[in-house]
Amino acid sequence: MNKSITIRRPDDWHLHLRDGEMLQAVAGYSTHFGRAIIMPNLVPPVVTGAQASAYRDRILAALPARMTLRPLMTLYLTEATDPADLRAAHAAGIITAVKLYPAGATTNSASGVRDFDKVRPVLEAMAEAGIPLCVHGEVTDPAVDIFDREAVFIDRVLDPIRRATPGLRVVMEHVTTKDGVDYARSTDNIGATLTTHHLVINRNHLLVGGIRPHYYCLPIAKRASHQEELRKAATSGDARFFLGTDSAPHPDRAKESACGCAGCFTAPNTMSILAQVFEEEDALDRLEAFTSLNGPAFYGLPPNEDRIRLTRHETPASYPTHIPAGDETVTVFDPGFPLYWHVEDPA
Ligand SMILES: NC(=O)N[C@@H](CC(=O)O)C(=O)O
Ligand SMILES: [Zn+2]
Ligand SMILES: [Zn+2]
Repeated sequence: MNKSITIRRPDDWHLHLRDGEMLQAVAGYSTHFGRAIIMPNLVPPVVTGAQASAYRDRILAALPARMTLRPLMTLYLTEATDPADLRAAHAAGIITAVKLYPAGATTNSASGVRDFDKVRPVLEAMAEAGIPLCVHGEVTDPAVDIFDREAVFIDRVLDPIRRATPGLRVVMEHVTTKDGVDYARSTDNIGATLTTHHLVINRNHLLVGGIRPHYYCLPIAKRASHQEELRKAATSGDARFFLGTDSAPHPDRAKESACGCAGCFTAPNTMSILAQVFEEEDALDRLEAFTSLNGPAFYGLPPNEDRIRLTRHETPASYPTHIPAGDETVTVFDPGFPLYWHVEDPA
């Protein structure tokens, strides 16, 4: 008998679906997910409730009929964000959260925040209305080493913001360090997403034996000891930690370049990879908490009603290595090992 587990339908609490041709190309690959927090870092970014609503309509139109994915929209926080617009968009059910990118920290973050004092009134309005702030937690100070930028952000920015705005609910997005895991564990009112790829790769995968642009993402993969901590956190059952794939498609042309951009496209094979990781960690019984229970609990939403089944087959599942996107291709994340877990949807 093949080993198999049935879990509540998962959600993806951090997803990039992009827009235009790329949206058309990738929308059909976030299969198996009930809901997804949709990142607002389009060009130009999604900064008003009206833009979020229009973007949601474009996503719904791009989703294949067979898919159940419900997009949960976010606004991109800028120094010019109007607290009244944000509150209204939340009250109308258009947005679920607000995203903070320090200016210049990652892909399409040029409109992000430089002076955190300028967004204080918005953060206070969010704390009052219970709107979560999703944070890309890296400093952009050129003097700080890229491998230290998450840890320094916690001390210099995140902790001060949280102290100045008591009651603000924060999601530390794509945590990549022991420092991030420890900070999330040390406090309440906080959630932390972990990506699929950061559970699977460390900086050796990125750099040893040649530079692998498809493993380049931000925050950058850290040393193996940090990866170990992420795996422990994900498989611990601790309700603060939940899945945010950060599936971030880019055209291969833009990644395989002298200045390759950041982002891994993990949507197509995420659930198979995660089942394998949790099996390796002897924690298959905690996969459901990570993918399907902890996230909704943080966001104050019920878990999905229906279920999917994951079955371990003798032969590896096959996934496309690339998908077409207009005239371009997008490389699917290669975990570096065969994937024996197949998803049956519905269970
Ligand atoms: N994670 C990434 O490396 N890239 C993301 C942006 C982000 O989530 O920081 C993207 O939009 O491509
Ligand atoms: Zn990010
Ligand atoms: Zn992201």
